[in-house]
Amino acid sequence: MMHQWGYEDHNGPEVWHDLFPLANGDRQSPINIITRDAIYDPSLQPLQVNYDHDSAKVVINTGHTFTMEFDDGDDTSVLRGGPFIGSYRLRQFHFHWGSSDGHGSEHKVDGMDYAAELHIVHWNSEKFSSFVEAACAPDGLAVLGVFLKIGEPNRYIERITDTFGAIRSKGKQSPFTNFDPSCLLPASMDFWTYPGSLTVPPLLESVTWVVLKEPISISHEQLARFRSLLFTKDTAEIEACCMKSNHRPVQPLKNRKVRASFL
Ligand SMILES: CCCCCOc1ccc(S(N)(=O)=O)cc1
Ligand SMILES: [Zn+2]
Repeated sequence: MMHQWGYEDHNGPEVWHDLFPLANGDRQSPINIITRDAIYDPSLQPLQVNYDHDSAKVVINTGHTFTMEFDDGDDTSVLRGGPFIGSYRLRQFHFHWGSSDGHGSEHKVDGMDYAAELHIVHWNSEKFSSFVEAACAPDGLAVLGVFLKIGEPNRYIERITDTFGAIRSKGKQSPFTNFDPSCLLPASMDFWTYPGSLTVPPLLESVTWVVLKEPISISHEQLARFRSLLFTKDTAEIEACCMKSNHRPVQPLKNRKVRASFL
């Protein structure tokens, strides 16, 4: 039985079901988005993203990724529209990546991997009173997924990688203020949407996924810095290991349809 879940052979996605039976559930994420099977839905509204840079608070090395956390005490920073009824409050964003640039995204498009994937996490503040409560409900969470492809350096990601010196090892955190995550969104807000789950344990089936079609850029060097973070606390006796890869493989679509906001 695994001790603490992770991304290695002894504690990775292939054995998560030992401790987290939802791993074999009916609405697991990520998935491979087969574009010809996506159904154009004209009733989907345009996405409305209203974030306030003052909501940004702290960046944390969680030991599985690094997370930028926001003040979600009120509806200052929210996501509306798309498939959503009501407004979803911004909670945090984080990334997933691979051991090399050729793979690392969690969702795939027609079997194609991107180098990394950004997840901007929100919770339904009209129906629930906290993120944790919402995380247990089928319509509780909304995650905006953005693909990253290798190209020009991204000046906004530079602001994030500049904090890495202070959060090298698991549990470290550092102030991260004055940041509006809309700067990480591509020009087009065309998206696919489907009912899914958290892509890490506890794998709760509470996420309405909205995956943007257009990727943003990150440079090879910037992505290499992501892998320099450590999964472990920096104590001498534990051989500190680099955060090389933290993406879950795609899961069975089962009885789900993917809808597209565009023709
Ligand atoms: C009940 C506590 C859950 C804490 C973990 O929260 C998460 C975990 C994963 C994702 S992800 N990769 O699916 O965007 C979003 C939020
Ligand atoms: Zn994620």
